[in-house]
Amino acid sequence: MDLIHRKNEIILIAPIGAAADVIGGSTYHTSLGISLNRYRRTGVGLRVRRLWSRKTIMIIDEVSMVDLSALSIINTHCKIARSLDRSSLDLFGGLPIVILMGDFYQFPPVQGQALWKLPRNETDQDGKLIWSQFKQVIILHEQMRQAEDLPYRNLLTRMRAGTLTNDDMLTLNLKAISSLTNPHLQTTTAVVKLKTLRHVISRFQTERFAQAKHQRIIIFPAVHTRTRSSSPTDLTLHADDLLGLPEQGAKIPFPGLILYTLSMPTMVFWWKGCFSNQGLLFADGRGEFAPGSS
Ligand SMILES: Nc1ncnc2c1ncn2[C@@H]1O[C@H](COP(=O)(O)OP(=O)(O)OP(=O)(O)O)[C@@H](O)[C@H]1O
Repeated sequence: MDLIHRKNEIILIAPIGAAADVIGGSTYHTSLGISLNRYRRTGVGLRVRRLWSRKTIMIIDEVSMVDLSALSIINTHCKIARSLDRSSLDLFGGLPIVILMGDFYQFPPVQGQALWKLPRNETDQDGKLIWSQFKQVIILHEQMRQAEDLPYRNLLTRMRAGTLTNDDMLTLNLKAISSLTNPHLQTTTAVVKLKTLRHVISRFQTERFAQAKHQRIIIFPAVHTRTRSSSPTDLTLHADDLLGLPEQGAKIPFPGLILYTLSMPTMVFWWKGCFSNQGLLFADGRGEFAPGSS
């Protein structure tokens, strides 16, 4: 599209920020001015109308994470953004080309029904109707990412199909890590499923790093403003007590802690104008070294 000078006509969208970042696009919430509280009716602002005025191609990536209702809401907002009457039967505001990309073996929607599931309400139903209009399908069969590691590629293919063998299990178990203190793991990236484990590893690695450099660790307690807990959030802070509490993600009624030591390797996330330090060895974002003075 760049070669034919039509790059400005494409809009790249993904259901979550991390996926949008990979393709250099934005979430559908951002690009269409959709409220996170999806059922709250919001108009489409001037910024969104301007953004959409010259678009002719919409590409939505990681479509396995788009739920039925979301597809309906995207459709409605495209109509508004492109100044089409809401009752118009033209899909997505009459955009000539809409491409959905993704893999239904990967993550399902965070909430709501996946596109292939049964609708649960009227908005889902509308989403289902829209989904059924996508009739031209291209299925890619060749796995290119691990093309140079055939045994691994074959293992992943069996894993995807749910047909792992005992040998596969043995191979995977041989890769399991039993101790974080192993020196050759010091510079590796850890991918973990739960935030709680990430915090344990981050704290452990920060302490190890600080000890090796004979440095102090400075602890920043954060004010928890987004907790869903009904418990009070303005507890008096005692860093020693907080250090003894396990991290429990969004469920905690008390502030989280950020451990900092000079020059520690870290990942910095830029997110709508603010950043958060996710600690050592986190599996996403860009690698940096924490600045500051001793
Ligand atoms: N035809 C190809 N020839 C060589 N390498 C390719 C080809 N297609 C993709 N790749 C490589 O395979 C890797 C994965 O490609 P890509 O990110 O496009 O896949 P994807 O299916 O979108 O991945 P994901 O499932 O993470 O969204 C990339 O490193 C890419 O460069």
